[in-house]
Amino acid sequence: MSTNSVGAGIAAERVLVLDFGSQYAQLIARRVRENNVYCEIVRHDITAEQIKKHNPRGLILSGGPNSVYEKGAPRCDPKLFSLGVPVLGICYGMQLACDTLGGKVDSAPAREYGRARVQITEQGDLFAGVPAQIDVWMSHGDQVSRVSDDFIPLAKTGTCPIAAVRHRTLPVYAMQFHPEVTHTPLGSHILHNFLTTVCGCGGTWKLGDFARETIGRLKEQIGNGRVICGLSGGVDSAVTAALLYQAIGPRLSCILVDNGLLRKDEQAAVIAEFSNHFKTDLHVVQAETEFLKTLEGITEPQEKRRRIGHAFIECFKREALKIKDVEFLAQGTLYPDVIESGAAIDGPAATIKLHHNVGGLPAELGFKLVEPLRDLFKDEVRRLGLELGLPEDLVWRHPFPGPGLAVRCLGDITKPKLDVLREADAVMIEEIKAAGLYRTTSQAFAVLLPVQSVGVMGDARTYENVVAIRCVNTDDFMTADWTHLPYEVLARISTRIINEVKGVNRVCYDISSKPPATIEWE
Ligand SMILES: Nc1ncnc2c1ncn2[C@@H]1O[C@H](COP(=O)(O)OP(=O)(O)OP(=O)(O)O)[C@@H](O)[C@H]1O
Ligand SMILES: O=c1[nH]c(=O)c2[nH+]cn([C@@H]3O[C@H](COP(=O)(O)O)[C@@H](O)[C@H]3O)c2[nH]1
Ligand SMILES: NC(=O)CC[C@H](N)C(=O)O
Ligand SMILES: [Mg+2]
Repeated sequence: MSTNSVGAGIAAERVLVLDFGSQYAQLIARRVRENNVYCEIVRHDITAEQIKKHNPRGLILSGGPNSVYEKGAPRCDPKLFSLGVPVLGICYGMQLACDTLGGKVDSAPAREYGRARVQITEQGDLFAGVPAQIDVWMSHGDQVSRVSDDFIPLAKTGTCPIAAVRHRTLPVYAMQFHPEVTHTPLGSHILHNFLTTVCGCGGTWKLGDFARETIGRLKEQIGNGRVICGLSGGVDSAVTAALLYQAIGPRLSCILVDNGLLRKDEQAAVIAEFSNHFKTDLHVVQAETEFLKTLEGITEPQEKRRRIGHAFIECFKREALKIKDVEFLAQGTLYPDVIESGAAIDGPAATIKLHHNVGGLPAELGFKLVEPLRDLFKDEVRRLGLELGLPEDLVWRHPFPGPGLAVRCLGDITKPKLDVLREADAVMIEEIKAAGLYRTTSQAFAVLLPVQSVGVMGDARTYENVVAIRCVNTDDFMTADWTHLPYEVLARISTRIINEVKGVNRVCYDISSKPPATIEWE
């Protein structure tokens, strides 16, 4: 089973990622591809015999949400460790390798989520060229507490005494931290060491011309059919539409749904931008009443997302009736939407949130789905957008989720609350832009909290809403750090929101990283 169709072909050198339900399995595969080594994700329970048929140069055991000491936790075929093929265990993968080959895994006394400082105690092949102390990204509640003499510890942190190991006689390496995320700055160096020095890969595979191959595939898939494409003004749907336009030209119609959950003046801005850059047919569906009705009284985030996913499809269906013979629905779905919705290949990944365009879809769609970006990450999509000639300011626009302000207006959703949030959000974005920070930050927005707090305005008591502001830095939106915004900028945003947005008397800044938080609040 291969999920990686990105330019795949006959590859002499390949590495297999065994997926234990990690949020990052695809990210590991992508980091391997960046080293010009072909990589595939496979089920965690693949047998050693099946592995041999792939003739891999290396195996990577991914992280995962389970604890190895629990009954029913996913395991691998223990014979794979003695195939003579180098193995790298990451997080859960490390815990599993140690548990299998001679070690003990326990719930850690201090859990580590986010940035940690690791001390490398033995460089060897894996950490060649890596300084003695480095910053890494951790996300674990368990850890290896003891290893047998067959293992040599290679690294430690303040709370994790065995943060990396290698086996004395087998080519087995493992680390508790995540080298695949960008928040481990030297992570790609470490993976490069594993692929080249340990696995002996020469890096001969080249990522094909993704745009050309994808356009070819779309032509085949669609034949003479007609496609509608959900267009939001965001980069993912713009790139999807651009690929489709090149594949099928006038048989593409785009549909923008104004669900009443868009930002201030967004509908007009998207229409203007679209008409400047696209020659295809655009339909705008006014659906505010319908969305607000289906969301009335709903506070549970997953239920909100499900209802929004369903309402989107209803709008697409209704609009498709006005365009004849529509067979396909295209969406700008990316890999993070798929993995967070728990919808990746039949692996054991946990559901984090039902993205409206994946997990939130109804069972009966009425369309065949076209999702050419389903294997990619945001930064790869941006590079593709630039290659396809989309303008810089569109390509670098901060993402805005399909469920829009509904997942930023915590608790139940009403139009007056959305209006308060729309105003606060507009101030936040205006000030980020005015400070010249829009391009250097990844996503900035405001959230309306379902709490009131006491204030004093003009000598009178107020009891009003709290707005949280959030700004993060990330490349691929799989991990993110909160942005260290200058105090002056924070002060201006806070003053302006409290003065200008009626109904708000307090502003807080969200200083949580992903993980353990996510970027959106719901
Ligand atoms: N208001 C909308 N109208 C029509 N389709 C939408 C709307 N919002 C989202 N979609 C569909 O859902 C997909 C996923 O939304 P998502 O927000 O992840 O991507 P995007 O809006 O294209 O890009 P970005 O992540 O930069 O905001 C979109 O690509 C688009 O196909
Ligand atoms: O189209 C979307 N439909 C959704 O349901 C959805 N949920 C989150 N997001 C966006 O995805 C990125 C990662 O979000 P989280 O860290 O909140 O999971 C961030 O950029 C989020 O804004 C969504 N986009
Ligand atoms: N990210 C992971 O692989 C986590 C592994 C394991 N579930 C833990 O919490 O330690
Ligand atoms: Mg969007």
